[in-house]
Amino acid sequence: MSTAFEEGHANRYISFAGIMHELFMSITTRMMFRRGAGAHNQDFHKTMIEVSSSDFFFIEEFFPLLKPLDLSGRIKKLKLAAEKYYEVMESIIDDRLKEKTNSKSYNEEDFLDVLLAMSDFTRDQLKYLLLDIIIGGTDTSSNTIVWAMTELLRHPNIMERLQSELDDVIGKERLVEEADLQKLEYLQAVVKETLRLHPIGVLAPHCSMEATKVAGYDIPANTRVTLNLYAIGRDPKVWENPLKFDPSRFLNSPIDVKGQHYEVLPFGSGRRRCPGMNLALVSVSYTLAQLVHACSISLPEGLTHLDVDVEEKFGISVGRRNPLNLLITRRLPSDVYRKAGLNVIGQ
Ligand code: HEM
Repeated sequence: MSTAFEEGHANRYISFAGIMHELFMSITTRMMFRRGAGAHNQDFHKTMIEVSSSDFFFIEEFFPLLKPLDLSGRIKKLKLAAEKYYEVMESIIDDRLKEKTNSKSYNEEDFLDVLLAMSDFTRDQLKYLLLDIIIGGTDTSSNTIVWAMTELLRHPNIMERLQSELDDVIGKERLVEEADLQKLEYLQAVVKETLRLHPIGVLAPHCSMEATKVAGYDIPANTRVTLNLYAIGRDPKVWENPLKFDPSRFLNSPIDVKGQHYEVLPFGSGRRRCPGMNLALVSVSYTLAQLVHACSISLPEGLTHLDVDVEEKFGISVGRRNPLNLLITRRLPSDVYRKAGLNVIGQ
C-alpha cells in the first residue's frame, strides 16, 4: 500500500496487475522461505514470471509424436525457464541447509523447514512441490483481485455499495482487520461473483483412475478428463444473465464457491480440489477490502468506467490482456495508516 500511495502522491499511475503480482509473490515466498526469496529476489521474480506466463496448452500434449519437433518453440522456452528456476531454488535450499548447520534458529518454521525435516523428500521433489505452490498461490490470487477491481471499476454502483458496507462496518478511524471479514457480506458476494465470472484456472485436467460412467458417457480408465470451470460458471441453464457481474445473486443464496455446489467450481471439487482455497479466500477478500476501504482509486484521466475492458489472456491462469493502470491515493485520514505502521508521505 505504501508503494502505491507513494506513486499516487507523485501523481503516477501504477500497473495494478504488477503490484498485485508482487504482493502475492511476496506473501507466498514468505510462507515458503520466511524472508521472501531473500537475496535471490530479483532473479527469482523474473524467473517465476517467465514460468507462470508460459503457455499452458501445447498442441504436442495432444499429439505426442510432434513433441521432438517443438513446432512453436514453446517447449524450449519453458525448459529454459524451468532450468533457471531450479538453479535459483538450489541456492535457496543450499543457503537454508548452511543456516541449519550453523545452528541459526528462527522462532517460526516456514514451509521449507517443514519439508526439510521430512527427510523422505528428494531435492527434486522439494523443488517441484515448492514450484507447485508458488505457481498455485501467486498469479491465481493476484489475478482474482485484478478481475474484482476491473469489475468494480466497470460498475461504479457496485463499487459504491461495497465502499458503503466497509464504511458502515469498519468506520473511517481504522483499517480493515481479518476478523472483520465475516461481517462483510457484500464483500464476500463480490469475491464469489468474481470467481464465478473469472475463474482463474479455466480448465482442471484430471485422469480417471478406473472405468466409470458420467452423464451417460462411458469413460475408460486412464482417460484425460478436463473440467471446464469457466463454462460451468457461465452456464445459462444455471445462471440468469450469466455474463452480467451481479454480486447480489450470492446474497441470501446457499450457493458457495468451495466445491460443494457444482453450479460454480473455481477451486475444483473433491480430493484434488485446490489445497490453497481457504488461504486464497481470506487473502483475496482481505486485500480487496483494504483496497476499497483505504484507497481512492482512479482511472487515467479521460477514461470512464465504460472504457474498462474484460479481454482475457489465457495462460496457466487467466489474467487481463490489457494493462490496468490506476492512480491510488489515500482515502482515510493519515493517522489511520500511521497507527497501522504504514509509511505515508504528505498530509
Ligand atoms: C483465487 C485463488 C485460487 C484459485 C481460483 C485456485 C484454483 C485452483 C484450481 C481450479 C485448481 C485445480 C483443482 C482441480 O484440479 O480440480 C488448483 C490447484 C492447486 N492450487 Fe489453487 N487456486 C487459488 C489459490 C491457491 C493458493 C493461494 C495456493 C497455495 C498457496 C494454491 C495451491 C494450489 C495447488 C498446489 C494446486 C494443485 C493441487 C493438486 O494438484 O492436487 N492455490 N487451484
